[in-house]
Amino acid sequence: MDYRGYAGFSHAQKDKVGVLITNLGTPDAPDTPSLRRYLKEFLSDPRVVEVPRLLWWLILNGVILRIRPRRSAAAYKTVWTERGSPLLFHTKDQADKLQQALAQDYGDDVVVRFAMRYGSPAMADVLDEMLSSGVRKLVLLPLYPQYSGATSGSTFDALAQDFLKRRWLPDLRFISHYADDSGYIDACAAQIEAFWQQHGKPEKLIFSYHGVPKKYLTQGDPYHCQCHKSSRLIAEKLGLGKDDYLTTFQSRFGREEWLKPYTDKTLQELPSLGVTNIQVFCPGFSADCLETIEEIGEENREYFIEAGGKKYAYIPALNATPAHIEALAALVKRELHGWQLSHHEAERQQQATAREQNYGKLTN
Ligand SMILES: C=CC1=C(C)c2cc3[nH]c(cc4nc(cc5[nH]c(cc1n2)c(C)c5CCC(=O)O)C(CCC(=O)O)=C4C)c(C)c3C=C
Ligand SMILES: [Fe+2]
Ligand SMILES: [Fe+2]
Repeated sequence: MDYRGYAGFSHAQKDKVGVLITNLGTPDAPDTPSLRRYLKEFLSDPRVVEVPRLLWWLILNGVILRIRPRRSAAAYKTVWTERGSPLLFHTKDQADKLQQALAQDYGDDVVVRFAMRYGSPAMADVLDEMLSSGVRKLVLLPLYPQYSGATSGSTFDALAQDFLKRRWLPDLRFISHYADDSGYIDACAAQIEAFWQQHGKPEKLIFSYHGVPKKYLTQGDPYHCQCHKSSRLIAEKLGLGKDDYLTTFQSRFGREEWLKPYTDKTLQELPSLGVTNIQVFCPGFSADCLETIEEIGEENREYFIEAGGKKYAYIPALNATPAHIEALAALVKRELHGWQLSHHEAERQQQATAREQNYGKLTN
């Protein structure tokens, strides 16, 4: 086994704390070949689709990758911007702003980077850059507030797979979820209240989360429970009663049963129950993306209006808003407690040269 090290190691290099934020990933371009590459990597992950591998290989390659890439490319075209995919540029903005926020307390001792679980920038490339530039303590923060094995768990897998090949591993903290974190809950409530200031309150507020297959819940995945907890805490913060909001699940994929109630079915039913003025917020999406802009902003609006709904609004995700960045910074700072930064920095600098000479003798 050939473990990867760092040829350029120097004692003079300053130890750093690295914060790696991640999201799901997105295709490189809204075209069929890019979608095929992206969907192949994503849907081949056994954490995402828990179907026996041989059977799934046949379905994925024989059916899904022949049909879906073209259909999805057309959908992605409708949300694509000058800065590329919304998920990508929002995540980049979040990393830049989180870096600025943490620099206020830690200067350049802390470096923030972002990566994607699938596609680019790939986690392995970003980890390589971070570790070779002196990151010895690492915080991994997948931007999924609610834990699911399919998302947060899979992100940890990618890190672990990369670490299996490395000689020198950093100290590690993994933020598995923050569904009930007060900073996150406050940021969601503030985002909704700011929207109400401009557009007024709806009859019902819908919290729509990405679904997962129902069997993940029955097999012990905490995702469903954490989604309901986030909804309840945000609603409490907003002073809403039980009848003022609903929790639903969107973005079904495949034929099996997913978490219910389904967002699309619910919106089609609401007008017949006399509810014609709703707003939808997606607490599980830390950044706007195809699933919020197109699926909630467009597709589900049509379902609701066609069924007799009158007023429909989508409340944007937290993205890189100041309240979100503040919440993420607080979350990271809590993880940094107990990690001494700039530890023995003066002594390190004094001795670095001497140690470097010794090291030179040993290695030459
Ligand atoms: C926020 C949490 C997410 C969970 C949980 C999740 C589970 C999950 N997703 C699929 C299949 C697809 N998801 C797709 C897009 C997509 N999914 C999330 C987040 C979660 N997925 C995001 C943020 C996005 C958008 C990415 C973007 O580029 O904007 C897609 C691709 C789009 C399409 O072809 O429709 C698929 C496919 C499964 C099977 C699953 C749980 C097991
Ligand atoms: Fe998804
Ligand atoms: Fe979707």
